[in-house]
Amino acid sequence: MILTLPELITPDELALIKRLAGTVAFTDGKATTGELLQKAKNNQQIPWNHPVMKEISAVVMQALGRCDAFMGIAHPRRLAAMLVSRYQPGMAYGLHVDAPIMGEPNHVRSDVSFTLFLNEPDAYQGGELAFETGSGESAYKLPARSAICYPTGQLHRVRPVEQGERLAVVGWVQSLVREPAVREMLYDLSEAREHLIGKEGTQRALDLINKSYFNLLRRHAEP
Ligand SMILES: O=C(O)CCC(=O)C(=O)O
Ligand SMILES: [Fe+2]
Repeated sequence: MILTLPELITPDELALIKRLAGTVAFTDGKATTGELLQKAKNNQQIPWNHPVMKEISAVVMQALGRCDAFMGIAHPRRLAAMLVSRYQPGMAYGLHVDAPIMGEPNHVRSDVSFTLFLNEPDAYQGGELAFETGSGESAYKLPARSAICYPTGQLHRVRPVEQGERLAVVGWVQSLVREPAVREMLYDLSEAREHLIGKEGTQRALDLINKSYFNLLRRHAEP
């Protein structure tokens, strides 16, 4: 399930992330990419192991932790990796799937990917995050401070930036729940539960949905 997370961070958090990122020299994105994606990846980044990413990651992880939608779909267990990426005119990231194991030498499985947009959509032309669907692509370009998350196994790309600058935090988390389809069922059940809470005459339905939600999570969680 592809889920947008509107206004994930506050204006103060955005300012802090941009200030921290502004103190660092970006490097070629190809540096942290395997042979297969060398041609596809054309951007600049602050790599996940740069010291400044500790501070930036802490801000973003805190924001994700207070976001009900993210917690509901991702059931995060631990962070696999996070970096800041920058696309200037002519840069793009061709169609790809991200590495399944990240964060050497910790071997963290990447289950859920996210992109947190740091620049407003009118600050650059192009640069949409696009997913392959059965009938073409679905593309997203969100306001600054908003994020999108999706199962890491999805084919995706960043369309070429033609003008201006696209700046984003991208990251990957390992989930307690490995299967995207199970995460989606859990998300739907918890949303159904929310709809019933406080409604007259729905106690039995609420109890059964709650039972299924908890038991599905118990069945699939790998702590
Ligand atoms: O910047 C994005 O929205 C996604 C970038 C991406 O696909 C990646 O870094 O693997
Ligand atoms: Fe990617």
